[in-house]
Amino acid sequence: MSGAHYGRAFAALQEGCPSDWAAYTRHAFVEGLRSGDLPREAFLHYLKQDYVFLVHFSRAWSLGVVKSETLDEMKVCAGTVDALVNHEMALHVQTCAEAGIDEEALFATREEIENLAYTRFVLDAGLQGDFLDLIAALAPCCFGYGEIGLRLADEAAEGTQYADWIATYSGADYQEAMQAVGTMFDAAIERRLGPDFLNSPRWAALQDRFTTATRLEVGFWDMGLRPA
Ligand SMILES: Cc1ncc(C[n+]2csc(CCO)c2C)c(N)n1
Repeated sequence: MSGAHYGRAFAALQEGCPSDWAAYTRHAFVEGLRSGDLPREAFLHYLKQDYVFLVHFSRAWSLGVVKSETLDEMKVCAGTVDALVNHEMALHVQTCAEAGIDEEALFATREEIENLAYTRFVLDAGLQGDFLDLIAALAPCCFGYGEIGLRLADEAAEGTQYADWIATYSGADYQEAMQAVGTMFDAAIERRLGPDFLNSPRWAALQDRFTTATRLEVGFWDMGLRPA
């Protein structure tokens, strides 16, 4: 049990695609982070791609600011853009700098197809749809890493080389931010669909956005394991 609780909407969405969710959160890449056996090359390949991923995710969260209907929604989205651009990306920059990859090289990383597919899918969900379509596509990224971080903090091999990565996503800062995102998601969904949102005619389409984004997370790990 991971001990992650990010709200009612997330719980329902995750339960709506159990096998995809397990394929994402229990992927061989994740198990390599846990055991420490993930080759360093694969980790750096992933981290370079993830830097570019975060650039585009910052754009998607910025679109969340545009599509917000309440100040609270806007605050959470704007806060996430700030966290990504000014903090979370610095982590990638530092780890890559230690491996001799500077920020200019990072920014110029050629996107892998899986990375391109995932980030543009999320952006399109927000462009084509409304705020709920966007957050349904953003949710697997937030809560999946939260769940993985908490589990690995419990289960990781002693002294694993990926302790920094695990500490980032299991840490209080990240977990509290994801709790706030979860609370905002529930409020946003209830505001638009009512408390009985699971029976809303829109729910199936939102579940589909969530499930697809979860499958794209699986693709992102697969990409990480493929030689660069
Ligand atoms: C492939 C991939 N998926 C999810 C995350 C985690 N993540 C990315 S943006 C964001 C929102 C708030 O920080 C979160 C949680 C990642 N880094 N890379």
